[in-house]
Amino acid sequence: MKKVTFDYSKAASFIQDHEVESIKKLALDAKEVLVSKEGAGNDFLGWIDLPVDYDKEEFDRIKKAATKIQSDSEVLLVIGIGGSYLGARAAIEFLRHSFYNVVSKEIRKTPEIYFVGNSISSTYIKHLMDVIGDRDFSINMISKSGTTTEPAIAFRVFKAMMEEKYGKEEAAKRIYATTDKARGSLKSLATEEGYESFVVPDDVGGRFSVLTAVGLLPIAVSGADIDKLMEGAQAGRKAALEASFEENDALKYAAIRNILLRKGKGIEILANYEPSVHYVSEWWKQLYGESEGKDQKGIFPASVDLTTDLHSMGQFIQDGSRNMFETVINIETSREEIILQEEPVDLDGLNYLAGKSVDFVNKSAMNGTILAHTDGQVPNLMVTVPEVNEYYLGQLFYFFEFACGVSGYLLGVNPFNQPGVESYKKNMFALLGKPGYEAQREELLKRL
Ligand SMILES: O=P(O)(O)OC[C@H]1O[C@H](O)[C@H](O)[C@@H](O)[C@@H]1O
Repeated sequence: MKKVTFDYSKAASFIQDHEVESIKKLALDAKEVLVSKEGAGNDFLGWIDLPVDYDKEEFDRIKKAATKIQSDSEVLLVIGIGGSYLGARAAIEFLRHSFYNVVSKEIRKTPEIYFVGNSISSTYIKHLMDVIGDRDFSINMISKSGTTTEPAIAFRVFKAMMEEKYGKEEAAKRIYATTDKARGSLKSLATEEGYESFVVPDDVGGRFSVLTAVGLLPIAVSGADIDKLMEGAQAGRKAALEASFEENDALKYAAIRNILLRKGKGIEILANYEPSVHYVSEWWKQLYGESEGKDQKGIFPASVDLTTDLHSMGQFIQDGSRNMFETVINIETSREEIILQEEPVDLDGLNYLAGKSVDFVNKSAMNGTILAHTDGQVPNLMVTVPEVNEYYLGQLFYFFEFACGVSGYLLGVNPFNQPGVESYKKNMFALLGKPGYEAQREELLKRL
């Protein structure tokens, strides 16, 4: 069986062996702190063993709920933000059809899935209502804290729409709540209204929760195989926990990115060459951004979709400020293949590619870009995913999570908190006139 791998050979000219040797000890120490659960944020390490130690009874309930939603709904609304949104979207877009929601039902076979509650746009909400129309739908409301404003607003609106359509009792059978097992207003509401509930474990933070019900229910509804996803994560866990440094791709990724940071490369661009990877990058940005960006430190996680952005951001990456490195997600085997045909008259000048696959062209663009960016002093790292399937995605999720924990400790931060995200919330509540924020409100209004 192949595996997700990490390779930094193309960045060799930027990284010397003795640098790897000296950070190796630090990386192994950081790993030890992580797995022995002795570091900062150690009450949020449930994700480490999640692939082997998850609630099997709940896992079965997730599958049953997914089957019910598939049978009684044309549309599933997934309401959530941040860690309660990005993992499910990343998985569904990675694994399923590129035009999942619009391809014919015969091909898709499962409900359309829309994500909402990840912004505060009334236009988006209203337009989504138009999309649902009078069709049957279900809601998966996801919030670990149960108090986040964006999803709570969307839920209020779509719950009302659902209750009007089905009546309160039937609506309650179409609403699935994924939240803390005991705390928060979503939990109280779920108990009060009798919604089927799924748990975000206490010791798993939002951005590490894709392999809990947070990700698993929407992913299962989309028709993807969540058993295979967990199997892949198990393999990723085994590799991360057991392999020596030299064989340990997650450890090496954590180590190399910290070498580059210490050389002034403060921005990491995650680059993909497949549109289906776009939301994996979005998920990765939250994972690394919230884990590492604190105490005035960290690597700023950015992403590009290529070759698309070579025609917009390509100039900057090639030639702008030299403060970045790039990590390419290479999908080794394309899911589909198109062979270019010869044309009798070579008007577009592409006959030299006749008989070649579109993926061959894509990979040539990728390899050419890696060399060009390297020549432009942007170190290029690569994470290779052998194929697009649940198994390798499970590995990829675990690879990035584990590397993130190690990398955060290498950096000297608590990778498992996110104190900075409260600042905007406090200001927003004050400006909204939420009770308890009166003093701040006066101060802020003066400044606007
Ligand atoms: O799941 P929730 O409690 O609604 O949180 C959703 C998201 O919003 C918060 O503000 C945090 O920054 C994220 O880490 C979290 O994933």
